[in-house]
Amino acid sequence: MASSGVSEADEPDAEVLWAPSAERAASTAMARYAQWIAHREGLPADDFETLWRWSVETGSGFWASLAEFFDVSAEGDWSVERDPDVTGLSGAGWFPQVRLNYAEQALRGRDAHGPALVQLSESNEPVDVSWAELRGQVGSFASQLRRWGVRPGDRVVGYLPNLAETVVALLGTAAVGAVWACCAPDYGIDAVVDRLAQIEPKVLVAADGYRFGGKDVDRVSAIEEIAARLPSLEKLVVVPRVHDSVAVTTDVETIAWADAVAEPAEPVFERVPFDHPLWILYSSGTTGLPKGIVHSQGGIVLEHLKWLGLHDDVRPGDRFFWFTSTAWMVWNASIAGLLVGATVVLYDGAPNRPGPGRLWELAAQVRATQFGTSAGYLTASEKAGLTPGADLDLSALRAVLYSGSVLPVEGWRWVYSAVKFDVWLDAPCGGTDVCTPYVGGNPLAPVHAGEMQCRFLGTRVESWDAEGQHATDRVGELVVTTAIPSMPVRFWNDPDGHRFQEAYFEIYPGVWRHGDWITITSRGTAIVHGRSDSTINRHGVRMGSADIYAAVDRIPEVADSLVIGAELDSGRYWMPLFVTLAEGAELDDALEARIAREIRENCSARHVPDEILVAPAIPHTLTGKRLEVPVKRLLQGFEPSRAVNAGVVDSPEALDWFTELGERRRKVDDTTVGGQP
Ligand SMILES: CC(=O)CC(=O)O
Repeated sequence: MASSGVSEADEPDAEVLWAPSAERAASTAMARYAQWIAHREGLPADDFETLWRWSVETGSGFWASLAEFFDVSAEGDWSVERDPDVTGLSGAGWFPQVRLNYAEQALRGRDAHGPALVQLSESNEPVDVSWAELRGQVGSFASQLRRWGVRPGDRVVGYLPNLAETVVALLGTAAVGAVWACCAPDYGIDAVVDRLAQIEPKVLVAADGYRFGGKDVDRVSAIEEIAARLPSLEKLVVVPRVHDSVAVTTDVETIAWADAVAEPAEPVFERVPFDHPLWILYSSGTTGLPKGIVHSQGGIVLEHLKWLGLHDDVRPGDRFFWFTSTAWMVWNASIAGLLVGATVVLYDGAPNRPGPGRLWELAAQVRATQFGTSAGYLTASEKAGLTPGADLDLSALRAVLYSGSVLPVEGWRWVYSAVKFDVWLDAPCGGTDVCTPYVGGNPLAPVHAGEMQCRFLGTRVESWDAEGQHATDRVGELVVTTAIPSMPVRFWNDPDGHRFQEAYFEIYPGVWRHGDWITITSRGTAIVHGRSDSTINRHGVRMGSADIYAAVDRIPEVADSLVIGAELDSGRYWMPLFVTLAEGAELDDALEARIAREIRENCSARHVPDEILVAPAIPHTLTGKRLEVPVKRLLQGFEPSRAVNAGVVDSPEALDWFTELGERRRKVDDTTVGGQP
């Protein structure tokens, strides 16, 4: 079956594209861990399914085993269990006696002169930052924060691209026990303030601009306005990218980055309780303000050691390159390369300039051992007819990773034909909410076209139908039925937890529903089919419709609007914006351009829809909620009776128009893009 769109059944005999050699499999940390646990627990050796079952049934014991296997630096007793009645499915309350520090774990005991980071940009040669330099800068920034009065639990935030400075700021903040959050610099002012103001930061670290596609984008005036709209702000640290000196003028005390890290210092790591907040990531904001998702220091340490160390086989000395913006949780994961002793490769720039093969060229240039990207980039590479394997030296490359959205099976085959015959295509799939995949790589198993190789250890992920029945080999809702430590500790500003409950537990009480369609096959592999809710997920970047509505609402000619992102069976992702117009208005080129500009400036270029269409009416629930999921389903070809309950719609007559549009578009798409079988 296709790995895109939503189909009803899986082909149990999907094509095997690659398998690790016995030697390669035996050299992985996963093999060592599996043998150790099999021996210790009396489990059969070489049986991943049994290991997985043990890992999800044994509760804290599995997580404590990771701490032991990876020799996590910590103090306290790992055998004291959390109280599940108090804490439910969340990241709160794990290992109540353990204290540790994420930054200490990331910086410990590496070859001082080897590279911890490699910085790539559009304009310069790669710049290495050694482990000793990184340590010195983190120590310096952390002590500066302490001098400024930043204490454990205070918020330090970034408005930064993917830079070494961003990594230093995160690790320095974590060393103090303060809480990090970051917005990418292409976010518009309102989008940044919506996210950062609610967490009342003391310190903002901001780049004065960034270079993208050969152009310098100046963010000075944006920083000035953002600083003015964050009343809690006490210090502004400016990282120069497009100006030689600090050009920002605000009422807040402003310090140049170079001064903030002037004196290299040995970091002092504040060991905090296991579930102490590490960072705040944001939900996409489909309804209302984006929610601040709080992850814990200990939860992320264990989960990311498990993810990169076991499931992705990232090893000390590897060169781990995942192209990402700081807006995506993959940025946080790529930094986790440090936890396992890998060199993390950072790229601040466009993926397709000067040509579509830019990222492959960079992967070859830095001799990346893992290259991570999005399904969109792989599809674009295929469409552009690239042959990176033939044109470049990718001999160091052991794995290609992609995530964020669904890659059609053709894309999987393309990797093996055009990139490398002997490479592991690893497709971790999860989300911001848990800052990790639920399903993904297993370095001991073969790669089947279009399938994630396994469910992650410790994560009891299942596919459920509407009645809450567990289904194998059938599409259902992706649910997790037991807690994992990287689930949010809580949402920010949600003292009674009702927003947290609403976000994950409304459909199946007490069971975590993520919002993706998934099939778990009888072979233990998984196929993810895209979003079952209304989050827009374009080229791997998830975004909420709320930011787009906020921008469109500024245009008086637009009476109402509805935006969706739909995975089509052809593998294409389609993101139309539907509008109804005010009396006398017409959707001409000028109005279309204005709508697009408003969205680009207030959200980002990524939020600009594929097309803007005038609809006869925008359907809402009777309580006024736009019907995004039902419209998406109609456009994807669901039976109208399965897509929407017309009885609760304010303008049911509009639904036929969407159904017919979906039929027309799918016909065109099938002939132009070449539909999936
Ligand atoms: C690696 C991931 O888990 C990312 C995602 O699915 O968005």
